[in-house]
Amino acid sequence: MSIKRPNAEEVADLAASLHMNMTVEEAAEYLALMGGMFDQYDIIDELPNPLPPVKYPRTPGAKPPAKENKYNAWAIKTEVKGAAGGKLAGRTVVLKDNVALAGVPMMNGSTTLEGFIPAADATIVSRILDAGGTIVGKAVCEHFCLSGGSHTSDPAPVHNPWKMGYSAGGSSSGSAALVAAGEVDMSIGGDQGGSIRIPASYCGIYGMKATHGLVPYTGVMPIESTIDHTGPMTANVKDNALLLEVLAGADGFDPRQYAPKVSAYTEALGKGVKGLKIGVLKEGFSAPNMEEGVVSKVKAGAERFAKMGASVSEVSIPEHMHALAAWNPITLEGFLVQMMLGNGMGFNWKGLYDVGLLDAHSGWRTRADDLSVTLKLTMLVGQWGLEHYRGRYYAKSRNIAIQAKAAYDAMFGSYDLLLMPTLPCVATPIPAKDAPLAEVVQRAFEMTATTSPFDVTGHPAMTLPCGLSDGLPVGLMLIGKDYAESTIYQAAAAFEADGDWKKF
Ligand SMILES: NC(=O)c1ccccc1
Repeated sequence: MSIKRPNAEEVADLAASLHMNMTVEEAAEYLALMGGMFDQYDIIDELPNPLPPVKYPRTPGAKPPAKENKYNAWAIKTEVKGAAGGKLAGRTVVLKDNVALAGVPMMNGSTTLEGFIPAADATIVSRILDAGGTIVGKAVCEHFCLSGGSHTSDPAPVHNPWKMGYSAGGSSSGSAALVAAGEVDMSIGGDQGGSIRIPASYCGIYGMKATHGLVPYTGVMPIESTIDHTGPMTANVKDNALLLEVLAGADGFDPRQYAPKVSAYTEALGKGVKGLKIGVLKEGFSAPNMEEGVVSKVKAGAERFAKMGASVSEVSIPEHMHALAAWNPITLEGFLVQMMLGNGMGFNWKGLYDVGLLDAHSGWRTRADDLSVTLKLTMLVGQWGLEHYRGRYYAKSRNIAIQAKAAYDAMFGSYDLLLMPTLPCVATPIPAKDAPLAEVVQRAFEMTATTSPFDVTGHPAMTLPCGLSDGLPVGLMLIGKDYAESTIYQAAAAFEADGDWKKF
């Protein structure tokens, strides 16, 4: 096989697309110099694409019938048995459908990717299987993970097990619903703006967005490398710590990982909170749509920590609002460049690229009208930023993120943890099929103000259920300094052991 060569006219067109003035004659001169380069492309084209081997046998599985899919949370049911023993022996795990499970279809919530079958397992899949876990399938997620509500997923919205017709949260919607419904022990979610913590909060389960880079993202479909996180969603704190213990650590293939510091997270449990200093973050309560029912349960949660022996006081970090603002250019432009224009992979990083996913996802261009309205809105704003400002707001936002992170880190000099509501609200109704655009977008983005700053800074942040408001779960979020997951689990386990969260 050899790759297609341009003719002189095509080279002139390329030049024009790159803002150069070039006649066809000049283009022909350049063309004559390209042969050696294209010959090297041919060599790459002929070589096999090196992939890690698939270790455990599996079948493609199938979408369960409607009666076995009450919440629309299953994309695929299958069964991949891992090693005979290990930390996850006997435990069932479902993967968000943006995680590559070799041989099993993956569509990341979008019909534009339907039919794609990954050729290799994500690093976290290998780790779960090596630890003896059983992967029981793929959970429906939001359209390319770009919604905090559970109504943008193809093929259908995911329902909250607490209340049919209500949002399960997103974008790891099915992952949360299946754990909350007790259909699986544990799940994997992803979080770029809150997508682990939002559905965990709406569904009353535990979700950990660990420090950026602690869990290898290799083989999970990227949105934007600087905010991509994947991690555990579980029914209790112990399972969460256990699953993170299995997932965490460098894999040598992921540019998001800067020598991550791993700990034995389960050893942090049962130590109580005496002596821990917890700062209640004032700015964390400032979202305009913050519900009174949420504030009262989270404040009561803070008081419970104080009763258990932690020292709890209010703190203020004005830069919290800067991190929140910076999330917008980073996500809007960064997502457009890496996930869409960069075909799900982007460029300029060393590591393992999913070439099959790149090929399959690049086809979105022929189906752009079928993208969700959340994708369209995000792409349009991102494109405006690129066309008119050439990415300067992305660049400036990354710098502001460094400054904001330093402000939190200064606070972590005297406080072990920060505490605030995971979300401003409890689960909201799923918009009707013909709902106005404004409502569809509101339900997708109305809850990200609280979660997204910590995607930008990369700090670990975990949601714990802390009570009910109007009969729906409220989440309390604990945030720590980089790699302080053990401190978060220590506090979370004490909070959980203090009593049934539904009764507070
Ligand atoms: N992937 C995410 O975390 C996300 C959440 C909410 C809105 C957009 C993106």
